[in-house]
Amino acid sequence: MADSGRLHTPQQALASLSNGLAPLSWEWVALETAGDRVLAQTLHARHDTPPFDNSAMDGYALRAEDSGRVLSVSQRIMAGQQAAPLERGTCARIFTGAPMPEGADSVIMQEEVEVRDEGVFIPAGLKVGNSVRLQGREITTDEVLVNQGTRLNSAALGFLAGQGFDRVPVYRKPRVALLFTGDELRLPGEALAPGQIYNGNRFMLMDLLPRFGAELSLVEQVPDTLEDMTQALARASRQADVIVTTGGVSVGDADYVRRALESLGELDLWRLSIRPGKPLALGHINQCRFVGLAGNPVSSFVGAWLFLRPLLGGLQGCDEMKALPAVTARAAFSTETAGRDHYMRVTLQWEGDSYRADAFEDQDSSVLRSCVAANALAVIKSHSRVAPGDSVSCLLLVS
Ligand SMILES: Nc1nc2c(c(=O)[nH]1)N[C@H]1C(S)=C(S)[C@@H](COP(=O)(O)OP(=O)(O)OC[C@H]3O[C@@H](n4cnc5c(N)ncnc54)[C@H](O)[C@@H]3O)O[C@H]1N2
Ligand code: MOO
Repeated sequence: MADSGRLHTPQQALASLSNGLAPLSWEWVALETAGDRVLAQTLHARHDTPPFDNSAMDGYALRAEDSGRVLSVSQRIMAGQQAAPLERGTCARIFTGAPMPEGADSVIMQEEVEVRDEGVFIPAGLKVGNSVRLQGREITTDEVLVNQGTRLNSAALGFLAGQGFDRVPVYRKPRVALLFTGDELRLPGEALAPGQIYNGNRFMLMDLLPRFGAELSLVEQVPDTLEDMTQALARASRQADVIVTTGGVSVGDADYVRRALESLGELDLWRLSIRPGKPLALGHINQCRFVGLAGNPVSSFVGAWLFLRPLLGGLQGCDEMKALPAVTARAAFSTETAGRDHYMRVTLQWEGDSYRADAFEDQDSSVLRSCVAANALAVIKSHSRVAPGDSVSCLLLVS
C-alpha cells in the first residue's frame, strides 16, 4: 500500500516504473512497416556500402598522373552500367554513381575541363582519389550496421534498405488498455445533457499513445462504480501489458480507481509533487502495469509524456525514450511556483542564437488549449520565480 500522506517526486515515479522493466518479446516485420519500431537485435553489414568505387560527379575518370594533357574519351559509363578497364592515356566519360573503370583513380567534374576536337583537356594537378567514392566508405561487411535498441527513424530505414534488408527484428508493441472514468463524459456526435462534457482525453490519448509505440487493445468508458471499475481492470489486466486510466484517482466520492486496483493488485505509488498531474497512481495487477492519469486533460497529457513514454519505451527496449531531450530557453513569461514543480506548456521558437519560450497564459490543468501550440514543457522548480529573460529548462515534446 502506498503512503498516502506525502507527495512523491517524478524521479521516484520513474524509478517505480523502471522496476523490473524489460522488453517484451520480438517479431520480424516488413521494412516498410518498421518506422519507429525498436530493433531487437544488432544488425551487421551484409556487404560494403558503397559496394564498388564510383564517381561522385558527372565528368571524366582518369589516372591522375595523366592530368595536364588532352585525353581521348575511350568509353562512356552511366550509373547502373559495368565499366571496362581504362585504356592507358585515355579518360572515360562518367556520371555520378557510375562504377569507376579499373585503372582510373580520380574524376574531374565536367565544368573543369575543356572539350576540344581531339579530346578533353584536363588541367594539371589532379589528385588521386579526387571525386571518387571508395567502396566501403560508408560501412564495410560485418561492421555494426544498427544497434539493438535503436528506434528506427526514416534514415535508418533507408540505410537498412541500402543493405538489402526487407524485414527486421523488432520488439513487440506494448498492448495498452485505455479506460476512461467519469459519468459526465459523452462522445462527439452525441448530444450533451446539462452537466455533461465530451471525452477529450479519449481522442488525445488514442492519438498520443501509438506515437509512443503502443498498440491499443481496448478502449472503454467505465461507469463510475467500484464494481464496474474492478471488473474492467480485471478484464483489461488479462489482455494488456499496460492499463491506462484517466480520472477517478483523486479523493472525490466517485474516485474508485485506486480502490479497484488495490482489490486486484497493488498500488505502488500515488500522488506526485508536480503540477499538473498530482494524483498520478502507479501500480500493477500481476504482470500488467497500471498507470492512472489524473482526469484533468492537461494532467493526462503531461502525465503521458512524462511517464507513459518512458514506460512504453522500456517495454520496447528503447533507452532513448527514458527521458525527453532538454534545451535551455529564455522565458518570455513570468511565473511563481508554490510547493510543486510546474511543467508549463510552452512554445519554443529559435531566435537565431537561443530559444524563446512563450507560455499560454492560462496554465490551469483543465485548459487543454494550453497544450495545442506547445512543443515543450518548461520545468519550473517549486518555490521559485521566473521573470522574462530568465533561463528555463525545457523538455521537448518529441514522441
Ligand atoms: N479535494 C481535492 N480535490 C482535488 C484534488 C485534491 O488533492 N483534493 N486534486 C485535484 C487535482 S490536482 C486534479 S489533477 C484532479 C484530478 O482528479 P481525478 O483524476 O480524480 O479526475 P476526475 O475528478 O475524474 O476529473 C477531473 C476533471 O477532469 C475532467 N475529465 C475527466 N476525464 C475527462 C476526459 N476523459 N475528457 C475530458 N475531461 C475529463 C472531469 O470532468 C473533471 O473536471 O482532482 C482535483 N481535485
Ligand atoms: O495535479 Mo492537478 O493536474 O494540478 O490539477
